[in-house]
Amino acid sequence: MNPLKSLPDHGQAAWLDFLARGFIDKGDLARLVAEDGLRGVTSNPSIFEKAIADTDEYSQATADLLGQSDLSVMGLYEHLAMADIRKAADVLRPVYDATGGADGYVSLEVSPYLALETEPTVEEARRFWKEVDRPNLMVKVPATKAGIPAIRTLIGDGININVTLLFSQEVYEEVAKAYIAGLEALAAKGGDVSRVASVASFFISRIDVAVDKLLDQAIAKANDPDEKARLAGLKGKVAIANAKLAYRRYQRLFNGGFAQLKAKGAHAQRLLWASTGTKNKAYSDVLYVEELIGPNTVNTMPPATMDAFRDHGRLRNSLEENVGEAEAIMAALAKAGISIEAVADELVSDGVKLFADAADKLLGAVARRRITVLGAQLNTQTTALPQTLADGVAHASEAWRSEGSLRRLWHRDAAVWTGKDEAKWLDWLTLVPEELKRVDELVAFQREVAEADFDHVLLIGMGGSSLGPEVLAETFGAADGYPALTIIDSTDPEQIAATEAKLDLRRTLFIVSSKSGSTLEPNILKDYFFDKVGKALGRDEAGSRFVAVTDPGSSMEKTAKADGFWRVFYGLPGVGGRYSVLSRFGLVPAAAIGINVEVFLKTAQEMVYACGPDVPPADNPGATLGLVLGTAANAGRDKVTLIASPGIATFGAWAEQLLAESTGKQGKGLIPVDGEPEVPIDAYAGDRVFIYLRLTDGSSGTQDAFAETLRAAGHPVVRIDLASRDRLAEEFFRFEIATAVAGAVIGINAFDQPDVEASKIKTRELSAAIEQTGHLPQETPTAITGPISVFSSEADREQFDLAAEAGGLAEVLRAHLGRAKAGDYVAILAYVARNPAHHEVLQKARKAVLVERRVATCLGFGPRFLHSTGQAYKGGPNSGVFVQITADAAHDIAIPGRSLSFGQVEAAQAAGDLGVLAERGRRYLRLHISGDVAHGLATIAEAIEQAVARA
Ligand SMILES: O=P(O)(O)OC[C@H]1O[C@](O)(CO)[C@@H](O)[C@@H]1O
Ligand SMILES: O=C[C@H](O)[C@H](O)COP(=O)(O)O
Repeated sequence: MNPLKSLPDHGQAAWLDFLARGFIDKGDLARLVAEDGLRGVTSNPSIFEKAIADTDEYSQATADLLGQSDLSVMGLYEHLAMADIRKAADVLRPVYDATGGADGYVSLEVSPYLALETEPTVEEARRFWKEVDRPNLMVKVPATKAGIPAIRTLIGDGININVTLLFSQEVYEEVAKAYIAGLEALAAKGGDVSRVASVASFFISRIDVAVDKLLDQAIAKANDPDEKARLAGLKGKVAIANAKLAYRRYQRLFNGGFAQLKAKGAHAQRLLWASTGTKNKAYSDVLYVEELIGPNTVNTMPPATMDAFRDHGRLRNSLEENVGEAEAIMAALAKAGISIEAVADELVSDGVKLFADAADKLLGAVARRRITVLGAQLNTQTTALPQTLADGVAHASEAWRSEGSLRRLWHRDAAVWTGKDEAKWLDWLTLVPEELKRVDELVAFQREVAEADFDHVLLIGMGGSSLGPEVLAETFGAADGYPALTIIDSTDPEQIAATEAKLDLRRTLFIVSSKSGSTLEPNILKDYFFDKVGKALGRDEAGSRFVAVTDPGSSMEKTAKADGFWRVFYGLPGVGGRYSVLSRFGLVPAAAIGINVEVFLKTAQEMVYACGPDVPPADNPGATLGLVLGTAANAGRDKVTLIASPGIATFGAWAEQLLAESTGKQGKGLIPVDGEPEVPIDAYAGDRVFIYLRLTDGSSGTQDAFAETLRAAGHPVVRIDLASRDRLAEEFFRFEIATAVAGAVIGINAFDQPDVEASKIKTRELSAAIEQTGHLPQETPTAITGPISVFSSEADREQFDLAAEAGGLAEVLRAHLGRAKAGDYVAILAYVARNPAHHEVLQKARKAVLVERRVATCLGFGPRFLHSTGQAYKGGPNSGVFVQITADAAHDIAIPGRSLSFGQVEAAQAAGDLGVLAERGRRYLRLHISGDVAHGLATIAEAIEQAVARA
């Protein structure tokens, strides 16, 4: 005789608390139905976690799903789980049919992450119901405060609900009432109440585990041996007593008042005994089955309990036995000072947490499997960290996981940062699918560009608006039949002239990019080139060569319309400039040079999913990178040193603007170090984190060896491998998430740029002064040595003056650079044309500083860097030692319609920048070149080399 099979004779249905793919596929579930009379199945996040994370049963299915469509990690899990649920539902369908819908159900639980929110729970349950599409599905909803109204609504929709995480009799009663109210609502709408089924999953063994622990504590405290014995006598009894009393409430609730609904064919909501596997080995392994057998109930048993009961279970109508004793047990418990309601409350919170933990593990496993299946389609990231940093990152990662911080980030909770206006700036999180939806417009634009007779594209923009397009142009170049792209992000007359000299103005497409539309540089550069094109082609024709990318309603939009631009493309106002590369700001120039924009976005999407809210931090590449950077910064390792394979070398300049402008404020943040010359290992101090972006098909042996030496020397190295440059789109998103996470760890608002604004204001004031007087306010140099005039703060004046007298420029620089101590950095800020010759000579100076002084070095060309690293230099940690270089404009250029020239604007920008550095108490020195710029730069570089050698 199989006792399992005879449970129905006592009014109880045996369900199985387990599910796994192989178990269904091999026919084991069907066998239980046939041989044991199994009547239902329940699942929960822990069950799927064990099935999916701990076995290989889902590898092929995951690969198949990824091959077929584009899915997030949560989407993948749901596909896998729903497929199992549908299969199991089909196995149980005959039971459902034979019992007229009384049994034969399979339960799928809503995400535990939603347990405390009503509306999202309702939405998810409705979606599961629709997508699983089986009448014998039960959606599991937890009996939390938020869950109970959801249950009422869902029953009102006619959806079968398994109410889970029930521990309290009081709450049970609320749940039963919600069920009845839901049915009434359904009946009132004319719905068929006879088709709705529901169970209330009352948890058993977890109660004993919790109460026994409290009893043990009470026993330890009690002095009286009788008291000790009385308390000991309660152990292992409370869960069953609690269930028996819940059952009595069930009888009361569904016997009398339910008559009207019953008359319409409604079923009582059965009590289902859940958590019936014995956890305390001292108790019988069938305790929570044998003691809870009674009419119109369900017991969902884990496989081991089911096997035990089949083997040696004994049947009797136990549930209605000794209800008086159950009352006495509960009363004795209360007398011992243990509140069952308090225990129940805690078990609900613990239950939600346990299932959320299981879901984290499960999703982490799915994410890892996804990574394996995608292979080279997803850039890999490996971190080699010194032990203390590794421990810090592990700690931060666990805190982010258990507090659900990444989900909060994705759900735009500003409190992840500083609780200010951050939520307004997070549309970059979801823009990739949005841009994919409207990609046709770009495809059409691309075709038109190819058909037009352009041989060049000049993109006019600053910071985020130009550095992303620059990476695309430098990494991919123009496809056959498309014009080549150059960017201009400078007011330096020499650079403007050099750029213009490369162009045939009659065959150039101009893209003017400015989110705000009000940024000074793109406006005056647009005026300049528009005027030139107008002169070359006629004013009316000029607009047809111009395209604007700007946010809706900006002044740039108005200008573009007034000037008859060919096109205006719109950005998303909820995306800051530095996060805009995957929006029209990157995509319009990408389309213009023939990049397949759809493929580009789909590539990025792979990383969007990998970094999604559903992927726990430890398996989330973007979050991990952010946690490394943020934790490192907080521990004083704030110099993020970027190394990239030659084919993708310009990525660093884009990453710099993102990291620096986002995090460098309030005296905190990351100092990105891009393009620093590689020197022997001793030059790198303990304030560094290295990120090595490596192209598998274009790696440099020297860089590989360098990265390995750094790692071996104990420096933190994050290595990111890209199978080919075509995968670069992924990196934009990885770095965006990483920056947002790092910003949160550092504790700043990652979406404002207060100190850039400050220097813009100063520049405006200075520009006004020039317009009035024809020149900048006159300053007296501290010293003049050859072609170089030295300007310093009042405080430094005397010292630098003496230094100049004693040893010329090198001595001044020795005094200035000598202030850079361990943990500081030296930044050369050159307001001159950015060209290879100038770059090379300043790199030599940089190298000397690095080698001799062992401090990180940065190089920025003004005004370009103002919209990038400039924020961190002024607002970040006060660890910068700055050498600003300015020069006379040999051939200044007038700006049409303005009384200022480009040279004057550049000078005002440099002065504004310096003014804010001074206000912020930074260590600075300005070197002004008179006469030939190249000669002046060489003089300065040489002096720097001498200065650091002397130190
Ligand atoms: O696109 P816009 O509004 O012209 O801004 C250009 C750049 O200036 C900043 O607003 C400030 O530096 C950056 O964030 C931005 O990328
Ligand atoms: O519905 C089933 C419950 O999720 C399950 O029985 C919980 O059991 P546990 O307490 O053993 O985790």
